[in-house]
Amino acid sequence: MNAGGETDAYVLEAHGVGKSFTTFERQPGFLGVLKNFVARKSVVVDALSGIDLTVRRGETVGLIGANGAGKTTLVKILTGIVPATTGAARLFGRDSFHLRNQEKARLALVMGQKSQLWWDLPPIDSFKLLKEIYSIETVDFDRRVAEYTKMLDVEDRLKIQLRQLSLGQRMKMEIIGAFLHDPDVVFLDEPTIGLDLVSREVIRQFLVRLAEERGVTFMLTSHDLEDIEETCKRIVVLDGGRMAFDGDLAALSAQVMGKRAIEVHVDPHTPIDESALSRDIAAFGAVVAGRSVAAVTVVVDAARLPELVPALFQLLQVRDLSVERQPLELLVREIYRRSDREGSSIAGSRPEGASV
Ligand SMILES: Nc1ncnc2c1ncn2[C@@H]1O[C@H](COP(=O)(O)OP(=O)(O)OP(=O)(O)O)[C@@H](O)[C@H]1O
Repeated sequence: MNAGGETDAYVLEAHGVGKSFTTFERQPGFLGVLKNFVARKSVVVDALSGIDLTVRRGETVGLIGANGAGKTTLVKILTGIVPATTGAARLFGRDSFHLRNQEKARLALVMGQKSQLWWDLPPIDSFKLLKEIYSIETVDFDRRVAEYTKMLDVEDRLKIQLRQLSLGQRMKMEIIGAFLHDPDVVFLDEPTIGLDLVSREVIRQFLVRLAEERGVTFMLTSHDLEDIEETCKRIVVLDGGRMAFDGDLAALSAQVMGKRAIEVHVDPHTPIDESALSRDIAAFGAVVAGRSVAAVTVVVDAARLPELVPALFQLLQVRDLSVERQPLELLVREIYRRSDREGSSIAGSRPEGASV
């Protein structure tokens, strides 16, 4: 254990973390403005409750959840931007809300929607400012700028004003800026939002390499499950401010491997009786995992496909049918469904396996 209280075991900890925000309802119109003065109505939002999470050095954690699930709030609490209402959050063994400069220097935060670099400066000038702020040795600075800009394919953009760069180039510069001081823990909140496929891929490869070569611990939030699948070993799912799942991604993916998603396109004018269909396909161990007006997605063990597919032709007015590996997204949807039904978290067994 060092001076900050960090144990070798965990770099990040949340113990029973909860966060409530109090907001005030605003009445519309002129009368409403007057009413707001006289009697403001307060509303309490429980953004997070009872979050327990411990992350070891070198772990790569994907944090997912629907809009408003509490992901950004959790990241803000862990990094000490806002205090928790209940429970304790710790970074490097120290209370996150009372970090000292020495802990802050080991941390980096990349917010996809916010720029940490200076908008009017070319990235190289922002990087030089960061060099001074973090006292980065010149030799390390020069090597990292050269290496990281090459890895992210933005070597020729260093001297162009940040505001003149494309969204993808800007994000890559933000990421380089975050990694320049060689942080131990990096939080990335939606780093690939709005980026094209090639840029996403380049950023994912960069993160994987940094985690492998430098042992960086990172926590990544993204609505793009491929980001998480390609870069993280562990997955944490938040649902309505509660922990819905925490487990090993490989074990979760292994479950996906043995499953198939059958997308059945039907005549849109012949409505599907979903409860009857669910009942009929249950005999094959299959479930309805999604539907639209003219299609229904059914998930089943790969081994039962030969029995189920002919049965589907009997049960539905099939126009077309395709079979694919079950996307992770469907499994995550199932986690949400179970979390809603059971009203409590579904623990994955880490690191050996995960259960949903
Ligand atoms: N400063 C704030 N004041 C009041 N309510 C807030 C504040 N910040 C967040 N909330 C509320 O807390 C809940 C969780 O918000 P949060 O931003 O953490 O969700 P999220 O999972 O990051 O969502 P998204 O994917 O949309 O970014 C939401 O209901 C949100 O409205």
